[in-house]
Amino acid sequence: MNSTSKGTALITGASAGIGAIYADRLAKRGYDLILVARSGQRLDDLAARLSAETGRSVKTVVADLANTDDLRRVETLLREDATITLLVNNAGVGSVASILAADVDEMEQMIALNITALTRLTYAIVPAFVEKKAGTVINISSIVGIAAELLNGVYSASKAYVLAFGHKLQAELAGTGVRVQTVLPAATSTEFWDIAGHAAQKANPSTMSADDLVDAALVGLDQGELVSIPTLQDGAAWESWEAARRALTPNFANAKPAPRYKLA
Ligand SMILES: NC(=O)C1=CN([C@@H]2O[C@H](COP(=O)(O)OP(=O)(O)OC[C@H]3O[C@@H](n4cnc5c(N)ncnc54)[C@H](OP(=O)(O)O)[C@@H]3O)[C@@H](O)[C@H]2O)C=CC1
Ligand SMILES: N[C@@H](C=O)C(=O)O
Repeated sequence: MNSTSKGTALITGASAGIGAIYADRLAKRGYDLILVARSGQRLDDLAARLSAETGRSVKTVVADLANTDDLRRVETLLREDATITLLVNNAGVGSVASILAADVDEMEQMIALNITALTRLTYAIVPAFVEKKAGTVINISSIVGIAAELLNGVYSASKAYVLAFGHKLQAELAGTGVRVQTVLPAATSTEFWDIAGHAAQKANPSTMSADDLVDAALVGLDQGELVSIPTLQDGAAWESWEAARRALTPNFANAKPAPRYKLA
């Protein structure tokens, strides 16, 4: 337990699963909390438990982040509350439906939550962090941002967005004192799977607990990792994938098509 306040952490999707574990761990690390989700009762129950256990201030905000008005309300809160030092962009939904079997309106809602809300909330807080030369954003992506064929394609693409957004933010914020960590969970035992349409995954032997996922990701944050993949046993495999990706960058721009297109 930490009795010195580290400022306030705003956590989206804090009423259940990974977000609720972040709330628990961050309160125990000394953060006051603002918990955001749609289920007010679940947020209130968690807030009551955490403030009793840790003595930290825990506020709740009921908001549907796929709804424009609710999202703007949380953006305003991020702009106006100068105590906020950490944003956890965790709220997200997934699906196992194939692209063509999925309802396009549901896919649009998924994009609104997984991409638009995460982007707008990041824009709402980062300028203040840059001004203060301090602050942390934790963005929850997924291993399907890389392993795109595993689940629903729109979901995978939304998580690839989070990874790419993080890469560029990390590059632009280097040296400012502001940190951005991108976390890529693999299958984690939460209600995500009930909503995604494959509840059995929660009990699969290869599925990680949300406790282990968050504890490892926070150690990754402490260790200065930009991208944390708690389930990946061989950390060097990620490093070499990243090195190969970055090595390609200077090779893309060229006025002439490559010889394999046989245009010359
Ligand atoms: N579980 C897994 O296997 C994996 C999960 N992830 C990612 O982890 C993150 C957390 O998921 P996880 O904890 O597993 O899932 P859960 O379903 O357990 O939790 C999702 C949280 O997001 C909230 N939420 C959902 N929709 C909205 C909305 N429209 N507005 C505001 N809050 C919303 C839910 O609360 P409420 O319903 O009260 O709004 C809940 O608190 C997601 O981004 C997910 O994509 C990544 C890889 C694997
Ligand atoms: N990352 C999980 C979902 O997003 C999975 O690997 O199944």
